Amino acid sequence: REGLEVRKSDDFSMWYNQLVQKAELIEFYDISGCYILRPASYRIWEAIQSYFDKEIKKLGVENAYFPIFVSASRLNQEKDHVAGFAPEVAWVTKSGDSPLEEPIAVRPTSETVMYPSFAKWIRSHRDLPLKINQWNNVVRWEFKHPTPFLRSREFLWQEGHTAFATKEEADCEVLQILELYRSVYEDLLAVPVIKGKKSDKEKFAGGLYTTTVEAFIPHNGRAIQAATSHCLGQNFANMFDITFEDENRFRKKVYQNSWGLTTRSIGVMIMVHSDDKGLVLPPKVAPIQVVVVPIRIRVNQEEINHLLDQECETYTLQLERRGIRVKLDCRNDKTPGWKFHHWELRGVCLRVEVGVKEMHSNELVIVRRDTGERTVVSKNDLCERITQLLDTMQEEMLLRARNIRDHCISVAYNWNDFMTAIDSKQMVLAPWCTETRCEEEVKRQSMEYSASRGYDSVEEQTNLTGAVKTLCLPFEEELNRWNISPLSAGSLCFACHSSAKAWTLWGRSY
Ligand SMILES: O=C1CCCN[C@@H]1CCCn1cnc2ccccc2c1=O
Repeated sequence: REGLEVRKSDDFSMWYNQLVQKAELIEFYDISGCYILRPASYRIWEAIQSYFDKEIKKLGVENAYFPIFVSASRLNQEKDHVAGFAPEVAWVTKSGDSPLEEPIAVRPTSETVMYPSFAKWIRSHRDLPLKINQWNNVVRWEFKHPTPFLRSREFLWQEGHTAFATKEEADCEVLQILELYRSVYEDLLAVPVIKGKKSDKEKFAGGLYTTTVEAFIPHNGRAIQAATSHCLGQNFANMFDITFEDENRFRKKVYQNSWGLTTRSIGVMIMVHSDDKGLVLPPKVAPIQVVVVPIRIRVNQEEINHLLDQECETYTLQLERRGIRVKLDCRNDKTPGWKFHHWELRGVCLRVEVGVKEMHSNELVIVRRDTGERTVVSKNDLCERITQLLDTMQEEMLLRARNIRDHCISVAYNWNDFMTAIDSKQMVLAPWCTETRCEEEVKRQSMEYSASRGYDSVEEQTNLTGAVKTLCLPFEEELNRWNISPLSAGSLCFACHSSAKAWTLWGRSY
């Protein structure tokens, strides 16, 4: 059967895995953690790429391509923080039957690939700022449960790597890129995200600070890191000796940033919007935005049905000329009902039903995929109404998702309220001391609490843990949007009761 055989609310993980396959986004592969991206998902990735690429080029970023292989000596040059990641590095140890002199790593990220060249290319302040991005794949041999788009051993992303003469310039770009990530999620994928700063425990160990956009999956109450923009400070300049001569001929170390967005964004969009009939795609990234379906007369009325097909071709051409991604489905071996399910499963945003009564009344029916709402329009207004409906759908998908997300945020001042909210699939905003040892204690206690409540029996098929971690310290602008007033003096940490330093968002996560 083409349609989904499991409901989103019954078994979220099985629903998701079945959906990505039946909607022809993903094909499974015989190597665990690896997936085939079929044309429909690759077209979504291309929409994300062209949007983001156009924006970073406005910021003066240039694309380049660096090798996928990294020598062991290079990779270990930043051994302090790679240590934590070492188990994830995949190594090439032989070619054919002969072993390699030195094992060669497959890039898990490209700092160590790129920065020796940065050191060579940057001599004078005139060589700054240097802004390079690459669209590529990386390999991380993760052991956590793989999930299409969200967690795979190879994934596609962009990785931006920039170098500046001053910290101020770096700090500014970190936020410019973070704003672009917010825009990719909210304006393109209609997924609401929260901007914030990562805690010391959660930030990129090799950097100075990490800013992040955090998304949320209401159906299982889990947050997910949607994209990150790191300020590296001068850490990598120290490791790779990346220096420049400033205007006064003094030798200075550069300030660097690095930032990444991956194909995980596609998985987040699917989980947030799709339903029991299949994919629900925001019009901006939908491979097919409109499908035109003739509703023929059953009995043998070749004449009328032929005219109907011609009408449908006319409408399809009109829409194509307006730049709408439209498909005409006039197969005569499938019923209209079969076609409705077929295109709903694949997330087509609007369906135009062209019935025989249209021939006389000049009316068409347009059906929205997200709400199922039917609109009757006169055929002369078709293009106008289609364009309006696509814009409305894009906007309302974001508003609905943001409204649901905002209802999944609770405020808590003590452990019991905190864990009660977490257990009801909420994210929790709490006053926190920002100490790493406190975060580790919360992680441990929440793990114990979950195990004692038989939590893992629920999540065994995805072995996502019951542990709670910090998601981010939300930026002021986010706290204001939620009408959260600044911490009053004397506020206590919800967990250890030492003095609270910042409002912090916590949650179970991917
Ligand atoms: O996030 C980004 C954005 C894009 C550029 N890289 C940064 C930081 C990557 C952090 N990271 C993540 N996994 C790793 C896995 C193995 C070795 C090293 C690493 C590693 O450095």
